[in-house]
Parts: sequence; structure tokens; C-alpha cells
Amino acid sequence: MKPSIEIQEDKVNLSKEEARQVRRRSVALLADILAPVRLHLLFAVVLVVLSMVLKTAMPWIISEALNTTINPLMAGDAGPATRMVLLYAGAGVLSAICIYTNILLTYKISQSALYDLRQRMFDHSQKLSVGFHETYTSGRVTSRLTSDLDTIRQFLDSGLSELASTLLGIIFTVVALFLMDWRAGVALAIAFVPVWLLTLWFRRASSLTYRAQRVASARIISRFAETFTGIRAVKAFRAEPQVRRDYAAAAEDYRARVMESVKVHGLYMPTLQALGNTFVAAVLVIGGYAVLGGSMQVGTLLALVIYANRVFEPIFMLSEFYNMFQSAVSALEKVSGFLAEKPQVREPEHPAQRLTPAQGDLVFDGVEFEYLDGTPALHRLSAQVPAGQHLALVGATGAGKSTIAKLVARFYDVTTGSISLDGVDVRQLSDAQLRREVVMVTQEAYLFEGTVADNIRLGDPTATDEQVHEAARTVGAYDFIMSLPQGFATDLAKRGGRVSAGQRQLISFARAFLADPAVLILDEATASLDIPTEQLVQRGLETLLAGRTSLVIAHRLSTVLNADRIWVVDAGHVVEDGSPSDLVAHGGRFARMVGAWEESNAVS
Ligand SMILES: Nc1ncnc2c1ncn2[C@@H]1O[C@H](COP(=O)(O)OP(=O)(O)OP(=O)(O)O)[C@@H](O)[C@H]1O
Repeated sequence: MKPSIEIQEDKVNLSKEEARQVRRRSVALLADILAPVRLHLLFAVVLVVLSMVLKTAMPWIISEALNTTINPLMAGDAGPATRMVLLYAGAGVLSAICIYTNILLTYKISQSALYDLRQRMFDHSQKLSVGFHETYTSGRVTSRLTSDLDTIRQFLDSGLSELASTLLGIIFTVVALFLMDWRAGVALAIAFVPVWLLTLWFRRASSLTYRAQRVASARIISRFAETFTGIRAVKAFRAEPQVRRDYAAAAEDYRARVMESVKVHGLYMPTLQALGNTFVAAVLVIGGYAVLGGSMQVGTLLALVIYANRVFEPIFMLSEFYNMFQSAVSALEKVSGFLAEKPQVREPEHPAQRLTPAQGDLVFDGVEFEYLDGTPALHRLSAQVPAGQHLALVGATGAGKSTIAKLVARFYDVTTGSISLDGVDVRQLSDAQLRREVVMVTQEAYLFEGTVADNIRLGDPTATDEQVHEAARTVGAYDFIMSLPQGFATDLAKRGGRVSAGQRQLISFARAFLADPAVLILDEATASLDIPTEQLVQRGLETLLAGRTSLVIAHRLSTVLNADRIWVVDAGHVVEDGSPSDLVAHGGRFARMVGAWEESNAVS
């Protein structure tokens, strides 16, 4: 069975063509985010080349100084020595200026690129449909927005210019060695063989351990994020020991992976150093004999030793940067994959224009829906809900009530058929228009960080304070809001921690009232409230629903009996459709449900 929501990033065994596409996509993204700073980038490259040329020239200046200025100096002519000293100092100062400017530039480039990328990812995650977010967990989104972006930042901050300068440094030094003395060049070529083999081993071993380390680190972040998103459930079920064990296992795995990578590094670095020192010793021996034999000057030998010393150390750095580069590439692949996800629910290119505001006349025409291919969650539904009608959806858990609601709000698109609002298919409405005409209030009644007024104003960002107060007054939330420490200006703790469940619902009713949609969908909270709050919420609900079409996933008997019409949903079918009194009289499922409800009320 193929899920209809397929996350690109979850594909593991990519074909060659797919892997090429992923690479192309990542490079295109990189080019795109660097495009606005391309002149800075060009300047940074010039600075890196210049600073490396100067760095390579310095040992040569020393050798020239020793070879050519000692004799004139002994003869009392300090001119050549002074010129050489000035040249050396000048090269040093210029190189320092180049490095300083380059660091500033590189950080500027990386910060601008990251700002752009962060913004794009956030905007894109908002555009993606509910279906995507239900599959791609919040932990993964967090991981994309934190550790992956951080890896890319690290690479752009320092990795890229270090990589370029190290590579250039090695090339320039090798060229200088060859130019100064071919014998040293040959010795270097021989020494490079074991270094090359060692580095090949290191690259393979370290990239394996590095990748394992990144997977383990992503798992820790994801566990952490998921645990705290679900902290209520964790606490409610006393699941702390279990969650702690899972987290400890993830942390232990990470520790073990880091230790593996430390071992690989621990072996590589000293071996490389030993090879480097042997090479320096070889240069000293060959050079020493050449100096004794008169075929080399002392200054040249000194420069050769400095170059020889320099050529190996960066190889280690290069391997380090290679890892950094690899993880930046893999992070970029993931990020570009995330950005390449297409919203399943797409805004029409040419949205339908209404001449008059929608009244709330809903028509379901042969609607079918499947979350997963081949498993219908809703079977062929054709019905009309006239403007202003209050429809209550009832049925067992998993029957398909939320599915109907989510289709009307266009969280998903129907698989077959259509849903239209005042004669226009909801797929033809712009996102802004649809959100104005259809509002869904979920059970969770999510409150954002910010004040009570901010939370209500989400319904209509242009609303004045007076309108916000009026909305609260209409749904019966005004009194309790005014009793909060700063009234409407009270800052709600995250997830509305400081207001009760009923109060949270009232705030979300005020928000929906302010939005003033033609169709209101409400997933009634199942949490039982105390009797005064229940009555308050019920009255709030009645005012909220008055004058508009409503679809309520009903859990309270009072809501059901007050509705104009009931749909009893069972296994994706609407099995009963009628007014509450008709259905009770009819003596079917609904009648039995009401009977059971009344019985339980009588008992309690
Ligand atoms: N995102 C999803 N992916 C796959 N299947 C889903 C998804 N959401 C719901 N389903 C399945 O679709 C069917 C209908 O679910 P739906 O949420 O509409 O039921 P419901 O009547 O609203 O139940 P409840 O009262 O428990 O909320 C169920 O079998 C459910 O498992």
C-alpha cells in the first residue's frame, strides 16, 4: 500500500538519476541563496588567493634575505637587508588585512544566506498542507530548522573559506617546494604515497562515523522535541521513566558514536604527524648534504624546511573540512528536499471571484476520500447543507467525522467529487478567501504566546480593540478576561497554561466570532467542564453559531439536540440524516445513542 502523502526525504535507495536530481536541487538552492551576495563572495575568493600567495611568499623572502643580504650587511651595506625586512613585514601586514577582511566578509555572506534560508523554510512549512505535517513530525521540522541549518551555517561561516585557503595553501607550498629544489619535490612526491593511503582510510572511516554521529544527534533532538510537545501525555500517563530510558538510550548511542569518531581521529592525526616529521627530517638530511656540497644555500634550506613543515598539517585540516563539507552537503540535501515538498493542497492560480459574499450554502457532490491509497475514509457523500443550517456530526471514534470537517476546511482535497460553497468549488477559492469564509475551531483551542487580545485578534488582524472586546462580550468571555491580572493585555503562558480548558474555548470562540465566517466548523472539546462553565460555553457556542452554517463534531447531548440536522457517521458512510426529533422517532442508531446518553446522565 502506497501512502498518498509521500515525503521525498524518506526515500533511501535513490537511483543514479534521483541522486543527480537531489544534487542539482541542492546546488541550485545554494546558488540561489548566495546570488544576492555573489560580489561579496567573489571578493572573498580574491582575498583568500591573495592571502595564500603572501603566506607562501614569506619563507621565500626569508630565504632570499639569508642568501643575498648577509654579505652586503657584513660589508656595511644595510640597504638590501632593510628592503627584505620591509618586504617581509609588508607581506605579513597585508596578509593579516586580507584574512581579517575575509573573515568579516565570510560571516556577512553566511549570515545573509542563512537568514534567507531560515525565512524560506519557515514560510514553506506554513504553506505545506496539514497532511504533510501529520506525516512529517514536528521533531523533524525542528531538526531541519535547527541542526541542519546550523551545519550549513558552520560550513559557510568558516568551513568554506578554510577549505579554500587550506587547499590553495597546499598547492602553493608544493609548487614552491618544487621550484626551489626539485630533489625536495621528489621526496615530497614519495612521502605523499603513504599520506594519500592513510587519508583515504581516514576519509572512509571518518565519514562513516561522522554520519552515524549525525543520525544519532538528530535522534536526540527529535526525541527531545517530541517529548516536550507531548509533555502533557507524558505526565498524564506517568511515562517519565519510559521517556527517560528512551532519551538515555539515544544519548548513550550518541556518546558511543562520538567515541568511535574520536578513535579514528586519534589514530590519523599522530600517524600523519609522524609522516610529516619524517619528511622534514628527510628534507634536512638531503638539504644538509646539498648545503655541505655547496649546491644549496642555507637560506634555501631554511625555506624548504618551513615549506616541508607546512605541507602536512593542512592535510589533516583538509580531512576535517571534508567531513564538514559532507555533512553540510547532506544537510543541504535535506533542507532542499524540505523546500521541494509541494503542498498537496494548492492554491488555484486563478481563484474564482465572488460578486456577493458567501452565505454558507454547502454542497457535497459524490465526495470520496482516501488518506492512504485503497483505503477509503469517506464513501461517496452527496448532500446539501443550506446556508444557516446547524449540522451536528455524531458517530463512533474513527468513523470519519473529522475527515468530513477537514475536507470542508480544505485541509485535504477530496479524492473524487467536489465540495462547493455557494456554487464555487472550494478548490477554486484563494487561500485568503477560503479562510475568510470557512473557519475551523479545533478541540485543542490552541492559544499562542502573546496577550489575550492578540489571540482573539488572530480571527481578524485588522480588528480594533473595541471589536475584540465586543467579540469577547458576545461569546461570554468578557467577564473572565477582565478578571485576569491585566485584562485583555494579560500575557498567556505557552499553550494557555494559565487559563482553564473552558476559558480557552471561550477565547477561541471569540477569535472565530471575530473572523465572522459563513461556515463554521467546530470540533467540540470532549473535556468535561464544570456545570457553570459548561453553560457558559454552551451559550457562547450558540451565539457563535447563530446566523451561519455550522458543522459541529458533537460530543455533548445539548449540542446535538439543539442542531437542525444530524449526520450519523459510521465507517466512512453517513448512515442517518435528519432532524434530531425525526431521528429519535425513527428509532435507529441516533435514537439508541440519545437513549444511552440520557441513561448515563441519569446515573451521574
Ligand atoms: N492523517 C491520517 N492518515 C491516515 N489515516 C487517517 C488519518 N486521519 C484519520 N485517518 C483514518 O481515517 C478514519 C476516519 O478518521 P476521523 O479522524 O475522520 O474519525 P472521527 O470520526 O473524527 O474520529 P474521532 O471522533 O475519534 O475524532 C479512521 O480510520 C482514521 O484511522
